[in-house]
Amino acid sequence: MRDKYKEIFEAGTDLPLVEDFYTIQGEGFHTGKPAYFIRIGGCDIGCRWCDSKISWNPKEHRLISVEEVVRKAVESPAKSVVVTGGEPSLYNLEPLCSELKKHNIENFLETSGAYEITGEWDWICLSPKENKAPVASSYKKANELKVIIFDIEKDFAIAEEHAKLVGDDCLLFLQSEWSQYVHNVKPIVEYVKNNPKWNISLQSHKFMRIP
Ligand SMILES: C[S@@+](CC[C@H](N)C(=O)[O-])C[C@H]1O[C@@H](n2cnc3c(N)ncnc32)[C@H](O)[C@@H]1O
Ligand SMILES: Nc1nc2[nH]cc(C(=O)O)c2c(=O)[nH]1
Ligand code: SF4
Ligand SMILES: [Mg+2]
Repeated sequence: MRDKYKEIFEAGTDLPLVEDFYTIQGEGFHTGKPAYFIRIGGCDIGCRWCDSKISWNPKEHRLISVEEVVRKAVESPAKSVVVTGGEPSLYNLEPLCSELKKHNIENFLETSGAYEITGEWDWICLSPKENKAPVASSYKKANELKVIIFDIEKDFAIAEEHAKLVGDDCLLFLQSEWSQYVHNVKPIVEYVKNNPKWNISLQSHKFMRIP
């Protein structure tokens, strides 16, 4: 993937836009906070339960300049932007971060951290993936670690391994994979009660039936 879209990834001045929308952050530490979402196309990680598979192929989405997409966010009442994907760490995110900062917009990132994270971020949510682990620098930059629990038999142990690699101030969240929610919710509640350094993250936007 890096080779085919190399120039676009490296420049970061035009991005394939899957969708952008003003909504409520549904997950993690900032749950409940209004934010403008920018979903960038392109991901080569291939999680089987990914809820954003439409974003995988960057070529299926029109390129938009960072100025134009930030203008759309600025025209909304949003004070914060969440950049997601797809896998945003494929891109040079410096131009997008600078443009957001020019307009005094708080910028939050959702990433697997599989590639080096570029740009200056107010908040980085790292959600590690089995198919491609985060690079070491992503663990260090994370403000929040959000591990997806699909298989309760093995994913708690995997979560603990990731938790050893983040900084001391990084907040820790467990989030059930959406299709396994009914099966997983009680074990996750018990796990967090027994291991109180962890918090629960729900995909609350899906319960609210909002984007
Ligand atoms: C679609 S991903 C895009 C950002 C980045 N590629 C990543 O995975 O972090 C956004 C967030 O949704 C989570 N996610 C994706 N599919 C999910 C599912 N079926 N159930 C629960 N969380 C999911 C990811 O782990 C990530 O935290
Ligand atoms: N409301 C809402 N909150 C979210 N938090 C992370 C999301 C994502 O897809 O990255 C997401 C999303 O898609 N919608
Ligand atoms: S890394 Fe994120 S966008 Fe890519 S497949 Fe996994 S959940 Fe989906
Ligand atoms: Mg989502």
